[in-house]
Amino acid sequence: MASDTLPPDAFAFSASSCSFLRPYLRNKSSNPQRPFLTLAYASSLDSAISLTPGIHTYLSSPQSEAMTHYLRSQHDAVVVGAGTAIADDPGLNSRVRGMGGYGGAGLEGQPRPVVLDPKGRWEWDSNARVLRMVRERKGRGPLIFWGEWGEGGDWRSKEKQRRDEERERLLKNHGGKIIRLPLVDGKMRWVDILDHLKAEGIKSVMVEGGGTVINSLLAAEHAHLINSLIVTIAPTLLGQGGVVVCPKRRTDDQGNPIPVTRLRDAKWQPMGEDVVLCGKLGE
Ligand SMILES: NC(=O)C1=CN([C@@H]2O[C@H](COP(=O)(O)OP(=O)(O)OC[C@H]3O[C@@H](n4cnc5c(N)ncnc54)[C@H](O)[C@@H]3O)[C@@H](O)[C@H]2O)C=CC1
Ligand SMILES: Nc1nc(O)c(N)c(N[C@@H]2O[C@H](COP(=O)(O)O)[C@@H](O)[C@H]2O)n1
Repeated sequence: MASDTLPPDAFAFSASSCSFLRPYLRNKSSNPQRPFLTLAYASSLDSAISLTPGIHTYLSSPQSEAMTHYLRSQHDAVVVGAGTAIADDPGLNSRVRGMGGYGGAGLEGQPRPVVLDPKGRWEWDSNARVLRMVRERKGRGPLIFWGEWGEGGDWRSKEKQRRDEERERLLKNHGGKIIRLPLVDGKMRWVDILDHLKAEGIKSVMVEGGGTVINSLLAAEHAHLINSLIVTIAPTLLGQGGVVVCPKRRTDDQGNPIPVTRLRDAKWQPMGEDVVLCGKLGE
């Protein structure tokens, strides 16, 4: 497709401007036990990713937003929590020139959208952007993780059960599917999520947010599952009351606070008016 006939939402973008990301992406020849996990989000100077949980806040410059879409194309799946799906109605595809639907063939370069929704809060319909992207052949069918709420009694009303069945059918018609996971203290275990994604043939995962998901992954007990952290920092202060990245802190044997974690091989790359911080965690 010639560039003047590209969809108007496609980012004109040169992959060479993102060569600094290479050391932080999955080495394609490796075949680790679990999918390679990149945590990538945009933050203000006061560590906020959004003004309030219910709204989408634009932080990235056009250049770093294009970089995020390039990053999506370098992963097999893009993961968000239910709060983000509800607040943002995201497309979760890669809108970079040359990717499937944007001048590339088939769905090449398009990650699989994944939504973590243990309590089935996200009530999508056919207008959901992620499904529209599938119909426009610009994205893959989403995987939605639900809790196994049938065990120990289904808490859903008959009406909710009926609407959930309809939603599941709609999802299947768009090439997506529901994956049900056991809940431990009302939550999904990250290792279960990653094992199920691996079983779907997914070798690399980009987790984007939101705040609850990021803070859960960065907490000391899960941080080892993260391979790379890529944070776009915008020259903005959002102020108190926003959705903040600040994982629970650890204490030593004497009860003194100790840092949660520290990145290895940290690199700071200016990008438009932002700076992109890359670093390694885990293996
Ligand atoms: N600036 C950025 O890069 C991004 C900003 N956001 C913003 O974040 C906000 C939404 O954040 P939140 O309300 O915190 O919602 P969230 O997107 O983090 O979703 C939280 C929900 O995810 C589910 N979940 C499933 N498994 C989980 C697990 N293992 N750990 C934790 N949660 C799990 C739970 O139902 C939980 O209530 C929105 O305003 C959105 O715009 C979201 C993504 C990126
Ligand atoms: N990179 C980045 N910069 C920001 O300023 C953001 N607010 C976000 N948010 C994430 O992007 C999703 C929207 O994706 P689509 O453009 O609709 O595909 C949003 O849901 C957050 O995950 N990211």
